[in-house]
Amino acid sequence: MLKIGSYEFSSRLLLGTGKYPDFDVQKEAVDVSETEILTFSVRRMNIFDANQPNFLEKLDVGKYTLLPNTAGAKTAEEAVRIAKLAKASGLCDMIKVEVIGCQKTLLPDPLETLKASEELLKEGFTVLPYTSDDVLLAKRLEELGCHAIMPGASPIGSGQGIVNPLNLRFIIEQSTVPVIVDAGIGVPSDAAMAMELGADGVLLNTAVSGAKDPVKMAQAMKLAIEAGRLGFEAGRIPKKRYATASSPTEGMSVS
Ligand SMILES: CC(=O)[C@@H](O)[C@H](O)COP(=O)(O)O
Repeated sequence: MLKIGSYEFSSRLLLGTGKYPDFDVQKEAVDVSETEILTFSVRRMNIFDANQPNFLEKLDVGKYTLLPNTAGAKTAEEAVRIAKLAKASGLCDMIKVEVIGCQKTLLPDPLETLKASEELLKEGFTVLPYTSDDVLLAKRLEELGCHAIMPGASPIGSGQGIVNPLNLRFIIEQSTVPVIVDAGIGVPSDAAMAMELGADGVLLNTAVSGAKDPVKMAQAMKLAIEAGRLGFEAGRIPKKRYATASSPTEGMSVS
């Protein structure tokens, strides 16, 4: 079970809803992924005009927990405003805090992320900040009371996978709230690796929506996350410098 604040989930895959070739593919990919949490950018939501297209229109949104995100915000103030708008629209009280500090790398602004998270916690939101893999920043966010920490594997949409597994391991080790690896996942083995490191979940979008076959990739990601989690729970063997035989001969009368 993945527990985030007062929410509980069986699936450990959090899926983005943007950039699919069309809404039918989006629906099929979401279905086969068996995700229970869908994230989307509030600024892309058509909250005010019912005649405008709705990019979640094919999805049975009632089946999912919605995780609106504050994409587009460059300051804490903007992120807080977007989050309040999402809440006022009856979306969900969970919010992914995303405050981008650099348009080229799309890396999060640490100070504004901290500020926005603090403010939204005071307002009673369930707060999931997207952060860099900075270990001490992750600690500060946890100390503030954030309900999960979401360090990036690598820049959003880059598909580079986990560039700093050591930092992720440190964040996971120190954290008493769920750690969800968010952004930069390229292939299923990246997602499996995040889970093998001990992450509680993975949030991804581009690797699925941009795949040649998004539906197959969604299924592959689901299986990879499940396999990675099982592997983590099973406990890996220690790494050794030299070989040890798989069929030991000690105590046997063979030479
Ligand atoms: C959808 C969303 O929230 C993205 O901003 C997220 O960080 C996923 O990144 P990838 O597209 O790299 O998986």
